[in-house]
Amino acid sequence: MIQIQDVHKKFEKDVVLQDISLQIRSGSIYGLLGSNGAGKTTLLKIMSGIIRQNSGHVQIEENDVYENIDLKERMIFIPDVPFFFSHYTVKQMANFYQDIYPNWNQERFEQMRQLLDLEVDRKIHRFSKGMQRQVAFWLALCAMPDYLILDEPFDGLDPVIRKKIRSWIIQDVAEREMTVIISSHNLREVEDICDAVGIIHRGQLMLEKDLDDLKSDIHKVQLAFRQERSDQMFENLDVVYKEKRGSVYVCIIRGEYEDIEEQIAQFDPVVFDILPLTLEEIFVYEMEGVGYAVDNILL
Ligand SMILES: Nc1ncnc2c1ncn2[C@@H]1O[C@H](COP(=O)(O)OP(=O)(O)OP(=O)(O)O)[C@@H](O)[C@H]1O
Repeated sequence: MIQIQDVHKKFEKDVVLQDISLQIRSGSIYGLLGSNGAGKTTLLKIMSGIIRQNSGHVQIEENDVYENIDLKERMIFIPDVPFFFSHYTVKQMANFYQDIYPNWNQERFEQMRQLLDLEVDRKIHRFSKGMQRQVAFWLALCAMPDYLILDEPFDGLDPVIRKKIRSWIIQDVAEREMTVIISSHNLREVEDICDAVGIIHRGQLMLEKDLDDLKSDIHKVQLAFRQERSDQMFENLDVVYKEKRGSVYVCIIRGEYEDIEEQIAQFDPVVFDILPLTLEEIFVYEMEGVGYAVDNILL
């Protein structure tokens, strides 16, 4: 479990994070979303113990992260521009990782070598940007981290490699309870792999939810009645959006499905369908609730 409590961070006079509190369950994938400059990278660096907050607490398994070598041996942070020692080959960099990370898995390194088709004796800085990112994932996953912290991880990866790397990450989460934090400014990029998401805007956490809760708490409903009905039927429902197309209502309603069904059933509908709500729609309605347009994270 990663626990972040009232974290505040300033760079000189600029407040970059304001009283951020959130929890990330072990063995889950957490999406940290937000627009450019929101404070995502700063929060990830604090979580990884690279920089220190001005106040508040960051703990993993109830231990402070900053300068905690035992924790850092079990954690990998891949920044938005992966770092390698200049002029190191993949093999030399792998040897370095092997010395630093006690759980290094050489067998996995060889297996992934076949699947990624990258030359181990080539200097990393001679690879393309996307290939360098592949190397970063290759080394990171062979270090068998318990915590994998990724800043804009999929930028520059082609769709085939992207799919491959996502499936390796999901496999490690499922098989050995690795915890993953992924920052992105694009909801669509992370929506199918995250268990929970937090949205930060100008250094503040605007919203934090489990995706299952999000989906079970809001419904898109299509309704039609034999005869004209007044809007009275919606009175006891939390309707966040309503539209009438001919004789059919399309509504977005917050609440438990059973409660909505019970209320509507009293008005004897001839059509009562629940339609799938995309995560994008859910976010638009959720964020309207907290007064912020989410256009920039719904690219
Ligand atoms: N070392 C630093 N010194 C001064 N200001 C900084 C430093 N690092 C970040 N900032 C500022 O902190 C704010 C948040 O930056 P951060 O990189 O955390 O945002 P982000 O959400 O990751 O943005 P992006 O999506 O564009 O990468 C920005 O205003 C940035 O200019």
